[in-house]
Amino acid sequence: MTSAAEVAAPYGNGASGAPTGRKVRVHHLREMKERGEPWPMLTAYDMYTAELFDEAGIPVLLVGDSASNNVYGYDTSLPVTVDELIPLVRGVTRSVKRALVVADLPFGSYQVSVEQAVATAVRFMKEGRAHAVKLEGGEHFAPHVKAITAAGIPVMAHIGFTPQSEHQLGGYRVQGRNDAFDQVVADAHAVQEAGAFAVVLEMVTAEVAKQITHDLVIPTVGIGAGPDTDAQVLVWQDMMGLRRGKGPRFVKRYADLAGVMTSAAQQFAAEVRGHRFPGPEHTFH
Ligand SMILES: Nc1nc(=O)c2c([nH]1)NC[C@@H]1CN(c3ccc(C(=O)N[C@@H](CCC(=O)O)C(=O)O)cc3)CN21
Ligand SMILES: CC(C)C(=O)C(=O)O
Ligand SMILES: [Mg+2]
Repeated sequence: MTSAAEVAAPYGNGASGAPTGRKVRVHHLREMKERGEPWPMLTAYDMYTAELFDEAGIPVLLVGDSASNNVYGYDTSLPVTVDELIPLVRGVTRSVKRALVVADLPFGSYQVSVEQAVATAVRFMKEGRAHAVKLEGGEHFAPHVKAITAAGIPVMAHIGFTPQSEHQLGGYRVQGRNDAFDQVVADAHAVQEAGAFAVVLEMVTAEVAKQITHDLVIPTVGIGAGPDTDAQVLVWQDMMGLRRGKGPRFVKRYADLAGVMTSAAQQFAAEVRGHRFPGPEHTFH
């Protein structure tokens, strides 16, 4: 069992070892890399998940554009809009005490121009009260990363398999194999050079992830990138088994929420139908 103090250690402990409640800042993530301490990151899209994961000691929460398929019920991450994501970001940032909240910029909200990217990032900071933003892209998006960073907004980059480009990449495919190795490495260097504070590596080979993690001074956050990245991220509904079905190979299931929730709903239904709910203790006179 990991103690709360141990979980909290990287971003502030008092003399007693108890967490000080200090907010996680981007420099803490770099310091954890320097100390060789891997850190966890999860998605969150609402108040209860944000509160629970924050208190569980998850230092970074991502309001992913994956809300597109995990909240709004679209089939991919492409359709979700800035106006659909900002209220989710606001709910998450209101609900955390320590976690750094990163907001994903959705498809179409930053690709048009550097100016559009800065304007969208500003909206997520002002209206969503996010602490940082994330965008998909490597070399080609270095100017966008640089301009957002220059505006005082920390940027997490996302390279390798970038779901917003699934049609151009030809589906959900592992990146960085054979000839593509050097391109993923070049993308990683480009976003670091542009000022990104961290970079997500999605569905790349463990070999390319290891090389990049060694090369860069900023933390790498893996999802389907093997064991050698500085951090690991998963979509919470996948790792807690709320989403049913096979899912990507990189997911490990830590709970069966679909089972727990289905049986609670069935029990409630049976008790209502059987006149067993509500009981006297739930009734006013
Ligand atoms: N629920 C959820 N989990 C995610 O991890 C996730 C989202 N949604 N939405 C946005 C993107 C899309 N992602 C995905 C989704 C599916 C695969 C997938 O099916 N991968 C297969 C094929 C890999 C291969 O080509 O070998 C796998 O078996 O992992 C991968 C990434 C990651 N992100
Ligand atoms: C899978 C993570 C990295 C993401 O971008 C998302 O949830 O949108
Ligand atoms: Mg995303």
